[in-house]
Amino acid sequence: MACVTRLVLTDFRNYHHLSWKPASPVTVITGPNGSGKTNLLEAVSLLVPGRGLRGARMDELPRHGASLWGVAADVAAQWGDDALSIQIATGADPVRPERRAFRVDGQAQRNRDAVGEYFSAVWLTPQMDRLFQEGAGGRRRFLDRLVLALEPGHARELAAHDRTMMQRSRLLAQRGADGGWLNALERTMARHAVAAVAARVDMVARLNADEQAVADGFPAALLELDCPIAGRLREMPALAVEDWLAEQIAGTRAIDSQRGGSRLGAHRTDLRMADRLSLRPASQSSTGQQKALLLGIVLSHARILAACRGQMPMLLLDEPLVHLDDVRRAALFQAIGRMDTGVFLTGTDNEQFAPLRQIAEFVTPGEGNLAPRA
Ligand SMILES: Nc1ncnc2c1ncn2[C@@H]1O[C@H](COP(=O)(O)OP(=O)(O)OP(=O)(O)O)[C@@H](O)[C@H]1O
Repeated sequence: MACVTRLVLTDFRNYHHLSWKPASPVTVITGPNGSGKTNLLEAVSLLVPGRGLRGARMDELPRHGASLWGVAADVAAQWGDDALSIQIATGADPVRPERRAFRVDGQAQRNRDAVGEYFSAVWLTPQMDRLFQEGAGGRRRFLDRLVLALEPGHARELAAHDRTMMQRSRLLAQRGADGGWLNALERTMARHAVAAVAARVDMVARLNADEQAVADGFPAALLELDCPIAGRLREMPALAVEDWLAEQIAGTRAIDSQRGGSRLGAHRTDLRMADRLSLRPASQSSTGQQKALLLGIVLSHARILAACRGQMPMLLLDEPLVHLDDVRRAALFQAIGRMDTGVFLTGTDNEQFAPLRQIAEFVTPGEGNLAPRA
């Protein structure tokens, strides 16, 4: 279990100062549009390395008019056991406000990835509803976020891949580029691409193997990578795929220098999703079916993290009921009951969450426990 037992916000988004002690690991946050429901989830999502559930820039986070912002939380591995609780704090670095600083129990943390060992969270946002209509980039980033939660080093592979790809493009744009230098860049690019795609392949295999997904009552997803590198990784060892890829990339020099960019690499992956039983592609499913598929993937991901790290992450579900019919809503409430972890859910109508009344605290930003304090 991972849950928040106290949350303190200072000049974060629309919150001037908030100090809140949740009364239950499961919280339903309802209230009017713009009241600050998603901001609360975003605050918790920023306790783990990365840019949080909105992928926000640092300058968007301080309350308008403020320059510094802070989020501090007591997080616990078991509800009601303060001995197992630690404090994670993040916010703008007072010396360099454009940078984000982390503290764990008051100790400044140099290694961000280490913070992820104390607390993890997974989320679903309404923006993800568009995943099936948008281009491959959005689906790739969705999958990369799932991988990152398990393997923080994935970010470094992707960054190194993209950096090398840009260097190659610049070199190709110059006439008479040095062949030896290009060879070296293409080898490096191939190495990072294979590492990144292998991590994606691994995550897809884990998600497809989650048997509990079928029991949840959501349509279990069948995921497939649309990527030639992934195809090769099924046939030969990674080192051989690197050799093959470096050669293939070298073969596209002429077209890449003519058109710019790179025809091959880790940036050419797409993620296909389908219903595991009917094999109906997500792109041909209804909005509600797509939403249920995504919820199923997020819950599977939480179980995978729990199996690998021994601790269930916290679930941040922004507007999870939108598009779901009564049967799927009931399935979600049941799944939440079974997860045994901290959950924040948002919505505009608290009646829709009535089946959670036994286990959840219901709050509204600006009221009761979430009222602003001086
Ligand atoms: N940096 C900021 N400073 C002050 N207010 C901000 C900042 N960033 C966002 N806001 C305000 O926060 C509010 C949005 O909060 P949030 O997205 O959490 O709303 P919500 O309750 O989830 O709404 P909805 O039901 O529409 O999803 C908006 O009124 C927005 O103007």
